[in-house]
Order: sequence, then C-alpha cells, then structure tokens
Amino acid sequence: MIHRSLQDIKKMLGSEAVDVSHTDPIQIHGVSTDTRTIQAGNLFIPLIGDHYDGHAYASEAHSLGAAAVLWQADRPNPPEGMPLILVGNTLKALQQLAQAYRRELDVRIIGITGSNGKTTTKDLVASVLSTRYQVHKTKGNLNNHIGLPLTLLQLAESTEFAVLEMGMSGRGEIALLSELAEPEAVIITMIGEAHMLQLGSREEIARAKTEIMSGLQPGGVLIYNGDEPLIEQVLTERADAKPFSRLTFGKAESNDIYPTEIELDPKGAHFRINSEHYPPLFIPLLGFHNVINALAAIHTAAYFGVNPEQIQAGFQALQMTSMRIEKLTAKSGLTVLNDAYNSSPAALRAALELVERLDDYSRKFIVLGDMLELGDQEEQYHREIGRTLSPLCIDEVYTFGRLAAFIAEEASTSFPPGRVRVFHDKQQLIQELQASLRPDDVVLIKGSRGMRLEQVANALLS
Ligand SMILES: CC(=O)N[C@H]1[C@@H](OP(=O)(O)OP(=O)(O)OC[C@H]2O[C@@H](n3ccc(=O)[nH]c3=O)[C@H](O)[C@@H]2O)O[C@H](CO)[C@@H](O)[C@@H]1O[C@H](C)C(=O)N[C@@H](C)C(=O)N[C@H](CCC(=O)N[C@@H](CCC[C@@H](N)C(=O)O)C(=O)O)C(=O)O
Ligand SMILES: Nc1ncnc2c1ncn2[C@@H]1O[C@H](COP(=O)(O)OP(=O)(O)OP(=O)(O)O)[C@@H](O)[C@H]1O
Ligand SMILES: C[C@@H](N)C(=O)N[C@H](C)C(=O)O
Repeated sequence: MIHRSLQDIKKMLGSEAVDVSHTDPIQIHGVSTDTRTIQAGNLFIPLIGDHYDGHAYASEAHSLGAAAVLWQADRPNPPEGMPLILVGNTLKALQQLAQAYRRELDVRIIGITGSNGKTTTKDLVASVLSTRYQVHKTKGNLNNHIGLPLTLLQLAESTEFAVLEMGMSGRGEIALLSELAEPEAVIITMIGEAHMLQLGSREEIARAKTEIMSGLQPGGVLIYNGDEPLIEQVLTERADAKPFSRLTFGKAESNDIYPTEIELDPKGAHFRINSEHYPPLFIPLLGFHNVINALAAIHTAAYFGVNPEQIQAGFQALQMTSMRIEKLTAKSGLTVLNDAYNSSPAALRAALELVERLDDYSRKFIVLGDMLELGDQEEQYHREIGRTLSPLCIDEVYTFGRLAAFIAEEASTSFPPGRVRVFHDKQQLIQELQASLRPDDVVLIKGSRGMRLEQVANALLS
C-alpha cells in the first residue's frame, strides 16, 4: 500500500489539491474511504454517496487513527485539529492519487473486462503469473471508479504485476479505469447482455468494453475472445492510433489458441490446446466457459514469459473468488453450485449447460432469480431461458422474483406438473427447498446481485 508524506500526497494530487493545513512531517500509510474499515495511519478520503456524505465521518476517522483527511472545498465547516488537504473533489482526488502512485511504481498492469468472466479470468491470470512474479489482484469485485483506484493504492512498491478487474454499466466508465491504470495488457473475455438496460444493444456493450483500449500503453497487447465478431467490428471503428498487438482465444479454430480436447468432470475441466508445447491441462473449475476463460490466462501468462509447466501449476493453485459456480457440500451431502454473485442471459446459459452435463447426482434442481438491468427486452430474455429448459436434463425448476416467473411460465409448457415452482418469498423458497432436496441431489443457485440468492445457498448449507 501507499506510504508517503502528506506533502508528497499534496504534490501527487496536482491541481486537485487546494491547500494543506499542516507542514509538519505527517506520514500516510494506506488510504480508506470508510470509517468502518479504516486502519491507523490511513489517509481518509470522504466520498459523497447514495446514503451518506463521508465528510460527516472525518472527525471519527481521525479519532480512529487516520493520519490525515482530504476535504472537498465546497463542503462547509472543514474540521480543525487534524492534518487536512483541501481538494476540489474528493472522488477525483482519489483517482488522481491512484494514478500518480501507479506511475511511481515499476508495476506492470493487466486490465480485464467483458460482460462475464472478468472475476474468474482475473483469478486465473493472477494465479498463473504468481508462479513467477509478485502479483496483486483486485480483491473481490472492487472493479469500478472507486474500487479500482483503491486497488491501485493497495499495491506494494515491490509489486511486479497488478491484475485489475474493470467493470462498467455505462459508456465512458471503462475508459476512465483504463486511463487511470495505464495497462500493458488488456483482456476482453466476451460480450453478453449484462447492463443492456444502460447500453441498449450488444454492439453498444462491445463499444463500451473496447474502451479498455484507451489507456493501453503504446506497444501493449489486446487479448480477446475471437469468437465474438462484435469485438473486431468495434475495434475497426475505433481505429486506435497507437500501435498494439492482438491475441485471440476461443472455441473456433480461427483463434490463436483454442481447445482441442475437453473433458468435463465433477472436479473441473481437463483440456489440451492447439500447441504441442503444452501438456494436458486441468482447471479446478466447472463448465466449458471456464475453459475459455483459462485460454485468456494462458495467452497472458505466455506473453509475460510463464512456461507451460508453470501455467499448469498456477491452475492447480487457483484461489477462486466465491459465488462463481462455487461447488459446496452441505452436511447432509447435498451438492450446492453457488453461482449467486450475478446473472445475465449468457452467464445463465453457461451455468445451465454445465448442469445439464452433470450425471453424478440423483436429481438436478435449479433455483433461478431475476436477471436485472436488461432493459425493455427483459421479459423476452427470461422467456427464452425458460424455453431452453428440458425435463430430460433438469428435474426441478424453482424461480424467485417477478422476472424469473417468466422462465417458469415457459418451462411449464414442457415439464410435468409440479416440477416447476414460482416463488416471491425467499423464506418460503428456502423452506420448500429444504423439504424437497435430498443428500444425493445437486442444486444450482443463480440470480442477479440484487436478488441476494446467496442467502438461499447459505441456508441449504447450514
Ligand atoms: C462510495 C462507497 O464506497 N460506498 C460503499 C458504502 O456504501 P454506503 O451506502 O454505506 O455509503 P455511501 O456510499 O452512501 O457513503 C459515502 C461514503 O461514506 C462512507 N461512510 C459511510 C458510513 C460510515 O459509517 N462511514 C463512512 O466512512 C462510505 O464508505 C462512503 O465512502 O459501503 C457499502 C458497504 O460496504 C459499499 O458497498 C459501497 O460501495 C459502493 C457500492 C462502491 O461502488 N464500492 C466500490 C469500492 C466497489 O468497487 N464496489 C464493488 C462493486 C462495484 C460494482 O458494482 N461493479 C459493477 C460494474 C461497475 C458499475 C458502475 N457503474 C458502478 O457504479 O459501480 C459490476 O457489475 O461489477 C463491490 O462492492 O464489490
Ligand atoms: N466466459 C464466460 N461466458 C459466459 N458466462 C460466463 C463466463 N465466465 C463466467 N461466466 C458466468 O458468469 C458468472 C460470473 O462470473 P464472473 O464473476 O467471473 O464474471 P464477472 O464478469 O466478474 O461478473 P460481474 O460483472 O457480475 O462481476 C459465472 O458464475 C458464470 O455463470
Ligand atoms: C451493481 C451492478 N453492476 C450490478 O451488478 N447489477 C446487477 C444486475 C444487479 O444489481 O443485480
């Protein structure tokens, strides 16, 4: 994490800094925007949010050990008796400080975006690079205009690689993140339908994702899913002036790397790729889509000099973020596939394809929550999923939420009576599942973040 004097911080803030209250040698150790997690020595940066104004917590931050605070100049009554830097805008100051700190480090940065697979690919890339380098990766899902700057400010001076997840839900957001991080390599995992509400079409989603090019260093590399024609299309539109190289991955043999043999089993995926330099590979992740995510990690690792044996070792040592097709076993023996972090049509199709292939369980249940932020086609998207469900591959369908009920309505036309059930009360859903599920069953749980379906997974596991 950042360790600098208050005077240095003021210099790093550049034009954002208006004035500093102290000239004595105050040392800053790390940054916090939240008094609920602040550490002694931190610089407290109060942000103005949806529920609170962080400036109201500046004195509390100081009493909790903050070494200094930033204060937005248009906020009344700046506190006295604590080291303080007056700034034009605290959010912009956070971002400016993060970029300045990044530029002082020797760190090499990899940025990852895409509709789905960002977090998984970030964890895979970090794991394979860690076999050779000191790597820092985005913690959890801290991937937006606040989370990414905080991640940059967490970097140690000795960090060699930073693997940063870049999330968005609207135009211009990825460009900002890329320009803050100034990556040497960028990855676009795939283009789905997530955040269609804000963007309106998959073409616009692709344009938003390719904004990641805007901060790419000259001579950098773009690693992207070659199965998605929209990426090539919008890249042509961009006509980025700076030189960059490109590497493709995907299922099609037209990609630079593609899988040649795949065997999915209950513990993960065995596969080979189209290069004799690579031994058979294994990832401890379920689903074909994760093989594709692993290809992105292979490209990235090889680009930075990690050899095939180190790549396989990295896959074996994978530390995966939770709630991404997380396979868990209840005390009863029930298998829970907790995929509750988020949902969107492409992601749900990937998860359902995985479940349909499973054949080690007595019965297969799916619990599907609403897919949010899909815009005016939301009902159609849910109905399309419902029409893909077959009683030959899935035994029981449980839905939760207004939109997921459309999945059930369509599925009911092909499932026997009583095998498709609609819920709008989470506790009732949990009770019914607990009454129905048996130890040798498997249950997939998936819904958008706003549905909080991890509460269902946790209840079944307790
Ligand atoms: C601003 C902030 O960090 N808020 C976090 C805070 O929320 P809360 O409602 O409690 O506070 P406010 O935001 O209203 O308060 C303003 C500040 O005051 C501080 N404060 C408050 C109370 C207190 O007692 N002391 C205080 O100091 C407070 O800390 C604020 O700084 O807490 C919540 C619970 O911990 C956090 O969830 C909330 O974080 C917000 C949502 C946030 O954006 N956090 C980032 C660090 C982050 O990266 N969060 C990720 C999720 C990011 C995400 O959704 N990504 C999208 C793609 C990007 C979409 C983009 N358009 C966007 O807007 O995000 C995705 O799909 O992946 C995470 O939490 O995992
Ligand atoms: N390459 C992929 N193609 C389609 N779906 C995928 C892919 N990778 C992951 N998924 C699905 O998306 C879910 C979320 O994966 P992950 O968290 O890695 O994506 P993300 O892009 O970080 O998502 P979010 O934007 O919600 O944070 C997975 O559990 C899986 O269902
Ligand atoms: C917060 C936003 N990026 C997100 O994850 N939206 C999903 C669809 C949700 O809120 O459930």
